[in-house]
Amino acid sequence: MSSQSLHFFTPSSTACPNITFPKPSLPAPNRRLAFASSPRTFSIRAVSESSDPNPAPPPVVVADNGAGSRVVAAADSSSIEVDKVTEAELKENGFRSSRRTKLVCTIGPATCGSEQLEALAVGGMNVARINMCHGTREWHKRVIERVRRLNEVKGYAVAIMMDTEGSEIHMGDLGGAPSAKAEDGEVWTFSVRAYDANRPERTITVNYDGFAEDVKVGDELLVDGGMVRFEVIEKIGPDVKCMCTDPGLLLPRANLTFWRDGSLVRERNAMLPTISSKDWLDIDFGIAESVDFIAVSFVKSAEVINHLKSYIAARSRDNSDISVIAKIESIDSLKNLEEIIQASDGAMVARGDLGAQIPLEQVPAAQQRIVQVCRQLNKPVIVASQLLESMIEYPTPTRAEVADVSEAVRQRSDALMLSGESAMGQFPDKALTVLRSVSVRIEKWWRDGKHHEAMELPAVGSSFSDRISEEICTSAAKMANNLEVDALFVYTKTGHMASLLSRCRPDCPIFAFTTSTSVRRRLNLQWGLIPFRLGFSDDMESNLNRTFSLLKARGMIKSGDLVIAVSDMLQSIQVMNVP
Ligand SMILES: Nc1ncnc2c1ncn2[C@@H]1O[C@H](COP(=O)(O)OP(=O)(O)O)[C@@H](O)[C@H]1O
Ligand SMILES: C=C(OP(=O)(O)O)C(=O)O
Ligand SMILES: [K+]
Ligand SMILES: [Mg+2]
Repeated sequence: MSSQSLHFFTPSSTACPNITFPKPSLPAPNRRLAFASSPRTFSIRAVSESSDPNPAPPPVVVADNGAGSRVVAAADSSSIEVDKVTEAELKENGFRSSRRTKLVCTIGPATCGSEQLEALAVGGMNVARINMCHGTREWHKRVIERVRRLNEVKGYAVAIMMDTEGSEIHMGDLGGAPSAKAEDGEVWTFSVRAYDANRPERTITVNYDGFAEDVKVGDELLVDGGMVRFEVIEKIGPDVKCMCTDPGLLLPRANLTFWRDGSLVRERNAMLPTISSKDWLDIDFGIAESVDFIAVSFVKSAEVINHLKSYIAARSRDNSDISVIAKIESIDSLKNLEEIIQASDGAMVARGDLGAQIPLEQVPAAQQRIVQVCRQLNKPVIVASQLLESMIEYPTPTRAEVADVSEAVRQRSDALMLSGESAMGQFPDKALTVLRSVSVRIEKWWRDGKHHEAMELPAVGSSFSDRISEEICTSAAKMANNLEVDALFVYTKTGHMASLLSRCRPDCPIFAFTTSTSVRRRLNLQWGLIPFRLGFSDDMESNLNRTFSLLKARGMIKSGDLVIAVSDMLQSIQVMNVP
């Protein structure tokens, strides 16, 4: 017989006068009472036969000072921490209408000041992304400091994502100019030469030394996946002369691809390492700054992810684990999709570069597949690039952009990302508002219409205990929908049980209680999770009672609310009304 079995617990006669429970026909030693103190309590538990029958010690409150050391304090109403913006949203709109889709904003010159960062936090930014393609480390360090300070002083919980540059081919900066216009028929020189101040007119530097050798006369050169196009007309040593065939605006450090006979050319540049030497220095910087996520550009295989994860594990301070997000933006990453996602802690559908590597009309199907694989493998997924591109310049989005955002929300991706819209656009706050309101609207439409999808969620855990956790979460999410409960509660040390609940995309929000600040920040990226930091014990009854009183004191729940609770210390499902 296996060491764990699923038990129905008979509540005491006072527990639930209206519901009768099946009498368990289990051997007496395994029968244990669910706590009977709260009315309508009903509990299903998988109990290890060897588990300790003695009650756990009372809970302590653990404060994490952010530097890894822990301080034990007495319980009071301030001993539960939640993001201030989410708290206000919950109180104002109720559980049902709280936003489930998370929002990531790229921080650039338009949003790097404290006031602008705070406006984004108030607008619902869950994660701030810094793109190491642009700016200096000192610049990014200041942004990180400002975000951290806002979190500390103002009670936000914005996580930080650092995005690597990667070693794909791109243009240099334009000698300080914000952009340059390429007109039809003009001849421009793309060169690997390093210029000092006197760069000739219509000359663009390229970061990859093998550029002139890789291209051939007649190749098509695409800037930013086709925003501007050139044809290679002549090669003179390190200089490649190109004629503009599709005019447009050249932006600093724009990505370059070249195409021959309708296919992307991958010559020696395909051998460039995914993580360049500059990227490794940026990664050291990210570890030193304890960023929450590192997004890796142009991932080709699972190997590089595994390598980076062990590099981080060997260097980061304990208690501040960093999640590795694989950016899916190349043909190779699509080929090795399942194994890359399996190795990563999450993925990004990086449609900007992906659309430069595969025909544009294939990008929507790729997005659908990436989102599906991530959800099946229980990894958070971000849909990125050009969601609201026109809002870089205009205060309202196009109808097509709103439809695109809706589609990503309808696919139940974990998060949506702003790039240029928030980094250098004129209307970062308005763009964030559009993401927020479209998310809330589509999520409501989906819940009200009971559009529960039939996505198969395969077993992801390998151990029997993990399988039990998965079954518990799947069942709890289903019960939550059928019983129309107000919230799911999950007590989780590592965040894993919370992500398993999130994966089921239930109708109600998921309150995820965790003891560590860094786990709490990382849960910010996942669909439907409202992360709280709270010290708790293995005694679920006392955890629940304490949580109820802390949340009631803050006006976040009220007597009578129906809650389903699960935990990763004690594998159980409990259904109860808040006393
Ligand atoms: N740290 C920064 N400093 C200056 N400009 C930035 C910064 N981050 C982003 N930008 C600007 O915002 C644009 C959009 O950001 P993003 O999509 O992250 O980069 P990219 O366009 O290189 O893929 C960039 O092209 C750049 O012009
Ligand atoms: C998000 C992307 O990456 P980056 O902005 O770093 O090019 C993308 O290519 O869509
Ligand atoms: K990048
Ligand atoms: Mg990219």
